[in-house]
Amino acid sequence: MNGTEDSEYKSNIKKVKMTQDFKFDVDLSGEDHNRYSRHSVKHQKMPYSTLDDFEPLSTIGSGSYGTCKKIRRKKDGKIYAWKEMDYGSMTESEKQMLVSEVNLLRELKHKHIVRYYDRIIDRSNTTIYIIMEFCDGGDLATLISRCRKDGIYMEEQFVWKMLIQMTLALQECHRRKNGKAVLHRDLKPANIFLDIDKNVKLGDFGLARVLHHETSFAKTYVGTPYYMSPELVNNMSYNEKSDIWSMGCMLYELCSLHPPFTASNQSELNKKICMGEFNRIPIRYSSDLNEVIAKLLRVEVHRRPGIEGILRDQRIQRQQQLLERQLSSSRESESSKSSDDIGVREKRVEAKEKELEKIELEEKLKKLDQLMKEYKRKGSCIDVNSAGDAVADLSIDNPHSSCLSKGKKDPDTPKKKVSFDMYGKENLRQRDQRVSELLTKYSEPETYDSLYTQELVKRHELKDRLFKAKLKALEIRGLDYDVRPKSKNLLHFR
Ligand SMILES: Nc1ncnc2c1ncn2[C@@H]1O[C@H](COP(=O)(O)OP(=O)(O)OP(=O)(O)O)[C@@H](O)[C@H]1O
Repeated sequence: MNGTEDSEYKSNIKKVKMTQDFKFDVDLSGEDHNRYSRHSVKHQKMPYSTLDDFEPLSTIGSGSYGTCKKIRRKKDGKIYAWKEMDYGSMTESEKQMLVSEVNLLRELKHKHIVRYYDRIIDRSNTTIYIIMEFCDGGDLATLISRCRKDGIYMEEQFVWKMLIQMTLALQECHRRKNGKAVLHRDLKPANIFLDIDKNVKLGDFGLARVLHHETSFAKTYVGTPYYMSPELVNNMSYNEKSDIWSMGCMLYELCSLHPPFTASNQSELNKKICMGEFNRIPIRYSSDLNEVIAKLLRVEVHRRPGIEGILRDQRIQRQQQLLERQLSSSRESESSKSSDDIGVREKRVEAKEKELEKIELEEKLKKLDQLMKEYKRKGSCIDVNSAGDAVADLSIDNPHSSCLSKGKKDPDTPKKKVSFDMYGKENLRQRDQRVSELLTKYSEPETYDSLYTQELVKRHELKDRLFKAKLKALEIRGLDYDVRPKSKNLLHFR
């Protein structure tokens, strides 16, 4: 960062502080006066987290200015990562820049940007902990070195996906709502993280530019600036298009497994960057992809597209549609998988119910068998009360079924003799007797009107016929009746 840019950057930070209308959330030099974030004040007063709220699980790795750890939030077991940074050796202005940067990072909320959640300051050991989303898919630097080692190239579709998702992440930063662009300034494969589904999570936003700026950390920075744009080499100010150049370098490296410009020393590298000459990406990749990457690596800033220019490119739009289709079909297959699971469970329950139904029916059949045997042994008349539930259950429409069960409970109810022979003299005699009794009883106009009486008689006759039909069915086979409607009835009863 040169002198002009430095003062421009500091004045930008000042503006951000003023426009966002809040004091420093964090006072690294003294007491932490404001314990509530700007959001917290507006919505609900939520105190910041404390070290006690988290449990460190493992160290992920160490960078130029701190250590990154995988942590678990105690209250709900959620997994996060935090970056521990010692601010003890920073100057006051560096600390203020760091604080502004952290506050700014909290505003960046996008599905392709590593989410920053909170910060904890431990004054006893001058350490700031920046709590962020944990990315379990690793980073692109690791992926590239693994492919190089194994001698395998990445799928073209994966490279397009990286291109589109990185562009969307940068769009969020370059087109901030308050009109102020946030530049990454340190785009490199190690800062592009992946989630479990291999989606981009742009990370290390902004912190790098604070900490690489002439601080004690800068002295320990040993990375080679393969991704530095020609304008930076020429000491011109960093702008949105410089992020685009770095993205072009990374995409080139994803295809070729090495950066577009390599050299054994800085001045040679600078020359190559400014010449802007590089070999085509391996021939296995399409000319569409080759052309798009070449466009991002145009030396002249005005010829290099910005984010909107990239998103307008027909080739990219085609790939974006393809990616969206793929994502939605994988979402659909996920949801159909889960509905399949429901279907399987439903079938299992159904099978279980059928099994129970079968057991119950077998029990009823056994009872009926016994009944038949008893009937054969005793002759044509049996004691209905001894038939029990088997007959009662099978005679849903049986006008006597309720009497049967009542009869069982009520010892005063006289036992009735019923013949299984539908046309048996006993049954016919009883039926005729009941009908004539009813006709006599209800034909009196003063008791009920005649329509009602007729209806009642009809109903009684109908029920009587139904009962006899059922008895006949039982008699013919004893076992030979349709189990299906019965099983339905039994199911309802459960
Ligand atoms: N949010 C995160 N989720 C998972 N791993 C992370 C996360 N942030 C950083 N890491 C990993 O932690 C390690 C240390 O990261 P850190 O950013 O501190 O340093 P670096 O990027 O390796 O180096 P430098 O500081 O020079 O940029 C790296 O392996 C990195 O991939």
